[in-house]
Amino acid sequence: MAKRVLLLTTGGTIASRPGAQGLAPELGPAALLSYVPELGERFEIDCRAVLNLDSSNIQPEEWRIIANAVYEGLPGYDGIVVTHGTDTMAYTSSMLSFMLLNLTKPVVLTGSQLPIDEPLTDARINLHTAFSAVEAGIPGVSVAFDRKIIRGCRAVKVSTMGFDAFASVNAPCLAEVFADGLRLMSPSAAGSGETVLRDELCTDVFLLKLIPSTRPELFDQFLSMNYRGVVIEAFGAGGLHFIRRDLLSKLQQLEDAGIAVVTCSQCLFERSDFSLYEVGKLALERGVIEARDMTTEAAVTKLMWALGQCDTVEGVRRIFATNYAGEITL
Ligand SMILES: NC(=O)C[C@H](N)C(=O)O
Repeated sequence: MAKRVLLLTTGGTIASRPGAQGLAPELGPAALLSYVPELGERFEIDCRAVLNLDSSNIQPEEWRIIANAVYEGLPGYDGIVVTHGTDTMAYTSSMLSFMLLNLTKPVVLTGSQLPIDEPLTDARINLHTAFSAVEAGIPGVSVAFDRKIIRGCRAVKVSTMGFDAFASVNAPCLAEVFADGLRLMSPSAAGSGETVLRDELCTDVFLLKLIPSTRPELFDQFLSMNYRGVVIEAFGAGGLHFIRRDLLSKLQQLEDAGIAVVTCSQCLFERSDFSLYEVGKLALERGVIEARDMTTEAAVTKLMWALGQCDTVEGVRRIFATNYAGEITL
């Protein structure tokens, strides 16, 4: 029996056409499907336009709208495909991984680097790959792109122009398309029990990428702007400078003010470990929470989500010590 799929569209290049100010999203779901009529022969498809935005405009308010649309659609379908711009897709796929807990069905995000009506577009193959992920029943949130299925909370956009635009960071791909079809590469974490929607979040989160000279006074801004959480992309396996410009004593101030500080690495691949070097261990002594091998996108969205679930730094620490969707190796 053909699987039932709900296609939700949110905009992005896949749905864009050239306008007076450059490419802008225009096409709705029926128009998108008209470019891939074969899908209608393999699947029973319903569709709905949820948003029509370039993904640079997709923010926490839109994540909640998308999460609710997916949650409402889940009972009636075998899986859900969400088309989305590529630029912030990894943030959305990470956040959906936290907002939709215990997913037992596939929720697959896809998009394209070229609009669907361009002759050389990657949109059609990406849509086919996303629908194949539903057919294979790969549970949880994933990103389908360039013939690969990547766990949603492990996806990072790594190319602005290349069709191979997403990397699966610190985790193997869930599946890949070969000449003999879709090959499952790693076991997917199927949820058990009831799928739960937890869409409360806190947007008062800042991401700071350190450079060799970042001024400590910058941290005062987090306090005066009432930020509740900060993710610091530190150096290498885990380090912050403390000579001349002492970031460490500022960490103590944030800790004392009840701001949750999460530290990760600027390196894209492999885990951080702040216990390795003095420049990291001293930060751990000031109470920072380690993101370990999480992507920056997953760390930022998990911090927003955690601060929506609890009020204390200790609560955030407990949430970061829990693996919800395969986002962290503990
Ligand atoms: N390829 C794309 O989808 C890029 C577009 N600017 C977006 O993220 O909406």
